Amino acid sequence: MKFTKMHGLGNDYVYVNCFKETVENPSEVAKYVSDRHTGIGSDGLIMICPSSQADFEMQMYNADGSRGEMCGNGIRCVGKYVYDYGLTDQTSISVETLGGIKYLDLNVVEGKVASVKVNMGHPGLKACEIPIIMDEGREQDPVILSPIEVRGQTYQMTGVSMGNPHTVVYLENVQGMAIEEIGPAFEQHERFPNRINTEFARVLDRRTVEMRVWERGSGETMACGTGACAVAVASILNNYTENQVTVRLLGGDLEIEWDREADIVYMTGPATTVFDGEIEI
Ligand SMILES: N[C@H](CCC[C@H](N)C(=O)O)C(=O)O
Repeated sequence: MKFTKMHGLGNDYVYVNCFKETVENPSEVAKYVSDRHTGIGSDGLIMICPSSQADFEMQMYNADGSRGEMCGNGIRCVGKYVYDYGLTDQTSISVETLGGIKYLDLNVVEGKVASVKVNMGHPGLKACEIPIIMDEGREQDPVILSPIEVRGQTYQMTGVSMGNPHTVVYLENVQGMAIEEIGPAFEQHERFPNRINTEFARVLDRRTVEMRVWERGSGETMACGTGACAVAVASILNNYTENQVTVRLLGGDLEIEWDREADIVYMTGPATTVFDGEIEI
């Protein structure tokens, strides 16, 4: 199977051009290629496929083989791949995902895509949209600074769906936290029927938030595009920041804007190609 290794701010995936390649069991392939010792090494597998509803389709699988509805860093790399590898000559493209059709504007520098602006669509704020289990009768309510007990400690969480499920928790000490203990406890918590991506955030000023993320199905990653959108939406909802936010991740910064009038979130950031390869599957 031919593949291309790419990343968005260090959130790395194995990309397969399914106009040319066929992946029989993507969940198993994702687990195999993701292993950083016995495989290629990645946070998961992303397949670039034909679509009847958009220019392309993105199918995304986490390192544990589970399917993600959407991937922000991944979709920017999809935009870069299809332009740089000649599948399109357009710089405005649409990509079908399980989280809906996303619209991308490609920023081309010296003939190659350097960065991408993505219309990430509407954030989902109702408990039932994320989903997060709440008390009877509160399924339609937003989840804003709502208490949850994890490993004997109570946290205030703000839930956001970006097509995939997120919950944002604000902490004083993000860099020093024991994410490998707290992250899985959130991911597997009974109040998240589809599991959850958890962002641990600290507001630096009214335009800047730092975060770390424990991703559903991949663990801590260097960056999470949908997670950065969730952090920006949560920070704006809680009036911690303005509507344009620089989200500072381990791998670098993403620029997020929530157009409240249109209720659309925009994410702008880089996409990087590392190498092309071939692997026996
Ligand atoms: N782990 C996520 C999918 C990848 C999201 C992340 N890598 C991004 O850039 O948005 C999930 O299961 O919902």
